[in-house]
Amino acid sequence: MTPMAETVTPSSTSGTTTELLESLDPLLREWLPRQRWFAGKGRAVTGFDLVAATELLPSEGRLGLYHVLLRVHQPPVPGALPQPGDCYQLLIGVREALPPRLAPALIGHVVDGPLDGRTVYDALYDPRPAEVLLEALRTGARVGALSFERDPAHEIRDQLVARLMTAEQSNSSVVYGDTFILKLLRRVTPGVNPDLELPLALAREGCARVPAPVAWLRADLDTEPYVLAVLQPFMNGASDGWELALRELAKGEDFTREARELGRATAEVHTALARALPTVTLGHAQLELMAGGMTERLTAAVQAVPALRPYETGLRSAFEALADLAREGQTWTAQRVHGDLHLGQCLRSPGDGWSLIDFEGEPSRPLAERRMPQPAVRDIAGMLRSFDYAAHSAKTPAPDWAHACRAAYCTGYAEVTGRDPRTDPVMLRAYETDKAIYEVVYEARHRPEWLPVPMSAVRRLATPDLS
Ligand SMILES: Nc1ncnc2c1ncn2[C@@H]1O[C@H](COP(=O)(O)OP(=O)(O)O)[C@@H](O)[C@H]1O
Ligand SMILES: O=P(O)(O)O[C@H]1O[C@H](CO)[C@@H](O[C@H]2O[C@H](CO)[C@@H](O)[C@H](O)[C@H]2O)[C@H](O)[C@H]1O
Repeated sequence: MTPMAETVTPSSTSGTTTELLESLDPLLREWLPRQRWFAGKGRAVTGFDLVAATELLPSEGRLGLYHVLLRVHQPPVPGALPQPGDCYQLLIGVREALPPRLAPALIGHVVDGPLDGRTVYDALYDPRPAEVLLEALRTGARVGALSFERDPAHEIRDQLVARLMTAEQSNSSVVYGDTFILKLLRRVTPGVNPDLELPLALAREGCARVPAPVAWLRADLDTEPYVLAVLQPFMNGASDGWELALRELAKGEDFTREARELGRATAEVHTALARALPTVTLGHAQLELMAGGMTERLTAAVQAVPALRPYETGLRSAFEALADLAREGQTWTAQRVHGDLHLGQCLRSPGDGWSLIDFEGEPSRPLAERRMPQPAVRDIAGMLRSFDYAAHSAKTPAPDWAHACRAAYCTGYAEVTGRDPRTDPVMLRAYETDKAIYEVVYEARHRPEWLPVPMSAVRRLATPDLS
């Protein structure tokens, strides 16, 4: 690959980029809602605002490349207050025609403006533009509002070949030569992003359970910067916990040894986070607020997915029990947590055991909420739900397998922290219930064929005697 500096003269938003976006408007209205990472599914796209466009390779060449931040206008979610619209990050390539290997990346053919007759596509599918990003990170480039920054302690080799990951994701990731992985966040918000903040804090603490950020991309647009992408070492040969669990389940194999190790790894990360970042004590007022938030999410979820209605009262009792304990004066320690921990966020390397990735939190929650200290039990509840998810998505549901893994996970956690999460049943049930409700909404929106999996948990959690 030729380094960017030798081949392009990057510029920020220009007349060409503004006109490009005008001619792209009808194409993006059709293409964007079809993307896995598009969060506004189910609501029409009524228009766009260009937040920023940066030319990375000039469109006069054989290959044009634009970095684009786009605010999408959509009607508000029913019952919710009107919001400004989500901002998405796109890397748009421009070519005369697409070679067949890039067919899945097609956005469309431009029919007017300066690029009339040219083809535009999602450039992350294309090694060359993806390599332009790595080169910019390697050299610490600044282009328009974009700052490519790196931790000088890590070396980034050049000439690494890029390939887009094909996994189902909320964002998009590119692997470079099996050495690094770049996660390009798709829906972006201004402010400190926990997906960079927490791994950096853990790296400073010397916690080896999380790959340390090597470089990142920022945009300085509003008063607060946007974190747009994070580069980390690629754990070559690692398997994700979800795949491993399903494989063992299919063979009827025990997974408790792995689950216990995973409990230990989670505990190590929690301990390091509690050392690295402030902890607080949650008293009566905060706990009532927390239980109230869970109840509100339940109400919104029932509106979005009416199949939840018969279970609403039973589910709500989990949150009422939490509020009752708060009123009795019980307090909890809160700390920074992962926020969306499940088997798919755990990678196991043959030599190094388990690592945790993806500290973004639940993508649909506001950033400020995701960054708040919370009881560590929240992550544990996420993992317990995940063992249940695996067991209930298998051809033949395997509740005993889930039960054994859940117990082993808690045992492993207790071995490191000295505190068994099962001694906290009210908080655990409240968080498991909250998570299962989140999953119902998530699946209804993104993968409707998966809906029966969290719904089976909803039935059990609404009737605790069944669990
Ligand atoms: N450091 C890494 N090494 C190897 N694979 C990784 C690494 N980070 C992420 N992955 C792979 O990429 C996938 C998506 O990463 P993730 O951070 O969960 O993105 P998203 O937020 O889009 O879901 C993971 O499921 C995992 O398979
Ligand atoms: O990995 P993401 O940050 O994108 O998380 C979202 O998608 C997950 C699915 O890909 C979803 O997780 C749910 O399904 C998993 C199996 O695919 C299972 O392991 C999890 O336990 C279950 O919650 C996650 O909730 C969502 O935020």
